[in-house]
Amino acid sequence: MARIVFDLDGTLIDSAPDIRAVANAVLADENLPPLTIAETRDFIGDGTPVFVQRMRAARGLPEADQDRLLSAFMARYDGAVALSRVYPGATEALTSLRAAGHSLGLCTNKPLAPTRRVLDHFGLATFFATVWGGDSLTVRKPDPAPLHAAFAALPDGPRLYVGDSDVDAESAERAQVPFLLHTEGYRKGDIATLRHRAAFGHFADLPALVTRCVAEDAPPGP
Ligand SMILES: O=C(O)COP(=O)(O)O
Ligand SMILES: [Mg+2]
Repeated sequence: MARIVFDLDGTLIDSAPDIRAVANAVLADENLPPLTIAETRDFIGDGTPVFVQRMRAARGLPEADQDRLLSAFMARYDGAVALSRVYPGATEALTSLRAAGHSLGLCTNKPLAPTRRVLDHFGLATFFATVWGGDSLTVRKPDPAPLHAAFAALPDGPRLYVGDSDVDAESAERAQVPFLLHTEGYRKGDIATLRHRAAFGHFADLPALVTRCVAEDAPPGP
């Protein structure tokens, strides 16, 4: 049975509308214009400090404001679930992967507190034997360390990483893990520019994809 680690934002949940609402509350306090949803999707992926950095730069605020803006963002981030949704079929796919005996983990650049909040809110927490957030270690994806930590916490078996972004593709490459790309998330480049083993647009296709990848990597039988 395989160890399958998932990314969160843009992979299991479409959270950009909530992240945008948090950003816009912070910007409104600065009397600055809101982010569009396109800007928001573009800024997600490298973790909250980098999101706030990009938001700040896009609205012309100085570097000196970074810590203050990051605190204001974090203060609002925890309960931001009302506008998010689980991607269609994702809960069913997780259920079926678990039923098939695979062990599941989560590795996101979202900070751990809002991650746990959103997993609880959508009833996803119990699927994952291990959860790593953007502030669990001193480094974040695309550093391979969080992915290594997530896989190390799961019982032995072939590894697969499921994510949506350029950052995920790079993390997988650096950790030398086959990468399955969810195409409906927040990646910046074309699908072809992201190194991936396989891609899927709907979660109904994921269980069969996992079976295929595990079989491809299995050593030849006697
Ligand atoms: O918080 C982010 O910037 C991205 O989160 P993710 O790693 O779950 O996509
Ligand atoms: Mg993501």
